[in-house]
Amino acid sequence: MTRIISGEAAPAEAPDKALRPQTLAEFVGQQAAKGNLKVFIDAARERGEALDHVLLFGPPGLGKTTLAQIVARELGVNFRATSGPVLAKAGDLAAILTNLEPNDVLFIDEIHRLAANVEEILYPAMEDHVLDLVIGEGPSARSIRIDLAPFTLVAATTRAGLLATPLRDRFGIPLRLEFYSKDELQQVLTQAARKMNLSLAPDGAAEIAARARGTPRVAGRLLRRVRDFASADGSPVIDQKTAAKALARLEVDEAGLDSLDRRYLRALIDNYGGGPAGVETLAYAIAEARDAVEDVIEPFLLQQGFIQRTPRGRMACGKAYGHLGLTEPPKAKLPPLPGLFEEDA
Ligand SMILES: Nc1ncnc2c1ncn2[C@@H]1O[C@H](COP(=O)(O)OP(=O)(O)OP(=O)(O)O)[C@@H](O)[C@H]1O
Ligand SMILES: [Mg+2]
Repeated sequence: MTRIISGEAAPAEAPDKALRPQTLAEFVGQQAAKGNLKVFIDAARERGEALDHVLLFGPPGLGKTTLAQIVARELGVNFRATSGPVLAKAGDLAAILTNLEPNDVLFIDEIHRLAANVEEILYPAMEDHVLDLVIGEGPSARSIRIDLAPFTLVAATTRAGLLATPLRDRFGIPLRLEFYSKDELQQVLTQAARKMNLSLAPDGAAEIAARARGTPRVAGRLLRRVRDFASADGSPVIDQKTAAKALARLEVDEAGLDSLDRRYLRALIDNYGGGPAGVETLAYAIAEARDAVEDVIEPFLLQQGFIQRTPRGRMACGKAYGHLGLTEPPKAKLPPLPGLFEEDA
């Protein structure tokens, strides 16, 4: 899916790296998560122990990878990163685990995509710092136990709900990342512009922030595209007008919705009378993968009150009709009960 508004990382977003905040203080927003982390990090460092395992969950692009790196830096330990889909065999994870130094941070992205046999060796590693490996095959097979250095697993997922309960329960510090407010995104943009040596006026930052889908990665991406338009137009400063013009050409509307979001809402309203419609059906209607619909499109539409999730499926809210310039059909109402609320005359 190539969409400018997607929270998912595009393959070669090298500029992202340079923009990453390096410390907790520099990390904008997420007050609740940050506050708790700071207490636990300070305590672990004080005691010279490994930090308890951390689970970061929330929609893509909210800063899970960034926060994981910051945790390692604030602890003053090494940062090793891998991801669920990359760890195909138990041996792959074993190799990484045996190479960790005491109190290191191991980051596993997309932990919900870990293979079952890899997950199995992770349990005793997380709990008792041991590795149980089976060597050889058939009658000569034997199992050996290897002691590991204490370490902190920082895992990220867009779907905490997909984790097996025994895995989820092994994280002492579960942290949910929330969408960012407009003010917070404006701060993210101002920081990024400074690092990119860009002249971004406050009203320009506000305009981009309002359309960034509550997501820092989207904000950064929009900023880079707006910069391209501004330099093509020869505008030295990115102000509200320059930003709005560029964003209109990128088909990002005032609510931060792009054409894919609008197609989703259109499908829900035009094809299914505003719902309830199942996610599978909707994904099919807009020719997107169900995962992308659930991870990327829906969380923001839900959070903004464009749609609603019900036991029978997704439903469009009044705000969705309004946004698309449509009139919401009258809801089927129960006839009023006679006499109940009438005043005694
Ligand atoms: N709180 C923040 N303050 C400033 N910049 C941020 C913040 N969070 C994220 N960013 C920026 O947004 C971009 C995306 O962040 P990151 O890669 O950490 O997201 P993510 O949540 O790991 O996404 P994914 O779930 O797709 O892995 C980075 O360029 C980072 O610099
Ligand atoms: Mg990431």
